[in-house]
Amino acid sequence: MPGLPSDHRSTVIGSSLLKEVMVEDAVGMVLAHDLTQIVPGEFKGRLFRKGHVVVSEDIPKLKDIGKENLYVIELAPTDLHEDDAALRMAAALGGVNTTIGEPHEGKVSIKSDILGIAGIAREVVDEINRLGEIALASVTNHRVVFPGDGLAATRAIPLIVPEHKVQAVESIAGDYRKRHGIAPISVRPFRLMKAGLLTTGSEVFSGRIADKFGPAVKAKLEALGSEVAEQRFAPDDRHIIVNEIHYFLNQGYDMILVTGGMSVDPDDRTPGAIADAGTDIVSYGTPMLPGSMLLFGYIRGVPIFGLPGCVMHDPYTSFDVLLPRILAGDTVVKEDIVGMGYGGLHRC
Ligand SMILES: Nc1nc2c(c(=O)[nH]1)N[C@H]1C(S)=C(S)[C@@H](COP(=O)(O)OP(=O)(O)OC[C@H]3O[C@@H](n4cnc5c(N)ncnc54)[C@H](O)[C@@H]3O)O[C@H]1N2
Ligand code: MOO
Repeated sequence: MPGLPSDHRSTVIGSSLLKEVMVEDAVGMVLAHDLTQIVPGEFKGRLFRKGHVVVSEDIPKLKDIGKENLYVIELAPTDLHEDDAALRMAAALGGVNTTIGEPHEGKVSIKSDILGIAGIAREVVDEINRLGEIALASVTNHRVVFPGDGLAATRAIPLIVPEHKVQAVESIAGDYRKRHGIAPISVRPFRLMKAGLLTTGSEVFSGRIADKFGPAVKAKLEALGSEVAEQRFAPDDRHIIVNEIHYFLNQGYDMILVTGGMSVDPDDRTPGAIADAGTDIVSYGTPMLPGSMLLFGYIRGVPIFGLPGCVMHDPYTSFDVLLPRILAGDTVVKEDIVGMGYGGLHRC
């Protein structure tokens, strides 16, 4: 490369050339990649940006982060710089309701624009990570995300990546889009649903103890943009619970939630009452802790939950996994429930 001192060392990567230049000789040269500083507990980030022209005042700063030599790149037309590779991969993967960030140290983030449910095609993520030299890290499918939350990040591992790796990513992502009509990484918004909430328990109905379930369930719905339209109370009486469920159905609510009485005591009437009301039960019992005693089904097409005691006090239960699916408009089937067991031990 013109202007380089003659004693530099060079490495061939693919068809490109990576040349090492001593920091002292680098004044006036253009940095080939971002340079990271890490001060534990204080700072981790970019000290110098790719493209920065080195000036003499930079030399002590570069030495402080352990740089004796810098890279200068002669990029072959068949290769890509790490930032460009990461950017192209992110552009291929991100879809509706997502935003792609700026390249940063060879990494590009795909973030959510909205509150919604993440759609992450696991098979695409795995296939891409099998290619080598590039990496894609994502959150899990069906994660609830808020505006600005990260969904995935692409990264080139070496500084120079053969373009065919990125083309392979583009083709995997393109095939997925063709087959599914949606990008491999996307976010679906939640619908506003109005729920009827029936709180069972003779101790609450009689006023012996204050209701704690109502506020907890309302907060969980409201956090995702929905609401409890009406809350009613029932003692541990199967017949009364059935009537109350039918009342909610007649009100036309989008979802019915019945709390308490979900376990094995003689006074636990809720699962039987939900069945008696005419529910097609998808599952009573959910392989996740907390929330194992949850019941889920559909009654005349309306999703209905039987919520066990833990939903009242635990922030992340089987209800918190299934509720976002319902709010996103998914029909929950038995296999969805079966799949919750693997990785479903949280705390209990
Ligand atoms: N032998 C077994 N015991 C338990 C099992 C089991 O499988 N075998 N399951 C456990 C799990 S998991 C859960 S969760 C709990 C209870 O679930 P329930 O839905 O039956 O809850 P309740 O018995 O109705 O109430 C438990 C507890 O919470 C109080 N509560 C209920 N509703 C309200 C409310 N609206 N406001 C305030 N407090 C409320 C209630 O008074 C009880 O103290 O069962 C485990 N046991
Ligand atoms: O159903 Mo309990 O609901 O696992 O803590």
